[in-house]
Formats: sequence, structure tokens, C-alpha cells
Amino acid sequence: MVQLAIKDVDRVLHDNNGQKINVLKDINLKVGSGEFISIIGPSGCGKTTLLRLISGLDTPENGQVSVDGKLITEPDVSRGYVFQHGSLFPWETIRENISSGLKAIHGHDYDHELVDQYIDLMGLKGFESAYPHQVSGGMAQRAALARSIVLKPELLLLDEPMGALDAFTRADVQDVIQKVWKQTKTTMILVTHDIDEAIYLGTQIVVMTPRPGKIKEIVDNPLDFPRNRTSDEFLNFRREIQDKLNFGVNET
Ligand SMILES: Nc1ncnc2c1ncn2[C@@H]1O[C@H](COP(=O)(O)OP(=O)(O)OP(=O)(O)O)[C@@H](O)[C@H]1O
Repeated sequence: MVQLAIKDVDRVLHDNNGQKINVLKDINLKVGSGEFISIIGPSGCGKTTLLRLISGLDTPENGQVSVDGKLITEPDVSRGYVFQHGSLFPWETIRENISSGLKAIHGHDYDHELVDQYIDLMGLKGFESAYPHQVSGGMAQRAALARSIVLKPELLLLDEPMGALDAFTRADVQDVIQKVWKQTKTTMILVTHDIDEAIYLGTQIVVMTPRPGKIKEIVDNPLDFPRNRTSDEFLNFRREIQDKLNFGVNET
């Protein structure tokens, strides 16, 4: 079943001099339920803008973005969004942060057990009472992920959530995201600059090119789970995606 449909979308913005920027041009993408889509491309090719359109934070000049045939016109709790810097509330503990959305919707009678389950799943047990500045960057991102996923969104949008993490922590958070994706079967869309990350997590890789921001190719990931980042298959597929990205950059 197709869940998300992006059809003939254009997004035009203006720079500080009033010059028109074709941030996105002719974007078409269909995302089936339970897929993990990795969007990769050079800086400025419109990846974040595309996520914002999907979330409903922004609207296109032309074209449509819809979920199950329903046009997206504004943000909705059915679409979660995790930012590069998880933007946890600094004045709340990790537990309070994870519960904040549930509390806003259901009041104090929210499902406390569900929060416990996610604290466990995210490896945050023992840190529930800590404040964001008292935990590592990886833990903070896992908490930000928990805060979104606990609301059981149909679609989770991940805007470079590992972008500011070191390589070890990054791999750790990737594994947590994969575990959550497999357990909850939530459709996920990840924006990343990291080819290995895109391949490790994605069922499909969307390769974008800049000026104007376009989808160059949508590539099915042929690799089975569990994925081994050093296997020949992984490295061959990596080369394939790398070639597509370099070709896109040289083209402009
Ligand atoms: N609010 C805005 N007003 C004007 N231009 C903008 C605005 N937001 C983004 N842009 C421009 O749109 C283009 C695409 O930006 P976007 O952030 O979507 O790209 P990106 O691929 O996510 O980049 P990065 O990988 O560096 O985060 C860039 O040229 C950017 O300068």
C-alpha cells in the first residue's frame, strides 16, 4: 500500500538579495508503508526542505504531498520529526522529555508503561532523572527519538539526527533506530550526508542533486538484514551510490 505520495512538487524560495532559488523541482516520490527511505545528496540540494514539506511545516508552490490520499497542509501528530540537535527541553528530565508529547495529548493519565518500555528500548534506563546536559549526545538523540516514537506516528522524519555525533555514537544510534523501525514497523524517512548510514538503514536510497534540487534516482537497496558495513556487497553498493552522487555533482 502506498502511504506517502509526493507528486510534481516544486518549491521556490528567495535569497537575501531577492533572487529566486529553485530549491526543489519536479519531485515525485511514493513511499510504501513500513519502508525506510534514505535521502542523500550534497549540501543545499533541498533535503530538509523536502522533509519540511512532508511534515506539513512548509507547503509547495506546485504539486501535492499526501498521505493515503489526504493532502498534507499542516503538521500533525501522525508525522514525527527528529532534528539534528534533538531539541530536548533543557529544563525537563529525560523521562519528562520523552513523556512531554503524550502528556500534552492525554494529560497526566498518559501511558506511563509505554514510556518505560521506550526508556528500556532506547537504553536509557538509569538516566530517566538526568537532565539533557547531564547525558551524552547519543543518549540525548535516543531520548529525542523516544519522544517522537512514543506518540506512535505513522511516519517518522529524521533530519540528520546522527549528524553531530562521533562515529562510534553514530553507529550506536543507527542500531537503535533500526531496532525501533523493525519493532514498530513505522515508515521512516532519513535525511543524511553519510552514504554508509543511508545504505545501512535504508530499504530505498533517494539520490538528490542540487540547483535545482531534484531526485536523480531512487535505488532499491539489495542488501539483506543484518547488514555488514564491511562486506563486499555493502562496499559494492556503496560504490554504486557514490558514483551516482559524483555524477550528479559534476553535472551541475
Ligand atoms: N527559508 C529559506 N529562505 C531562503 N532560502 C532557503 C530557505 N531555506 C532553505 N533555503 C535554501 O534552499 C536550499 C536548500 O536548503 P535545504 O536546507 O533544504 O538543503 P539541504 O540539502 O537540507 O542542505 P544541508 O545538507 O546543508 O542541510 C539552500 O540553497 C538554502 O540556502
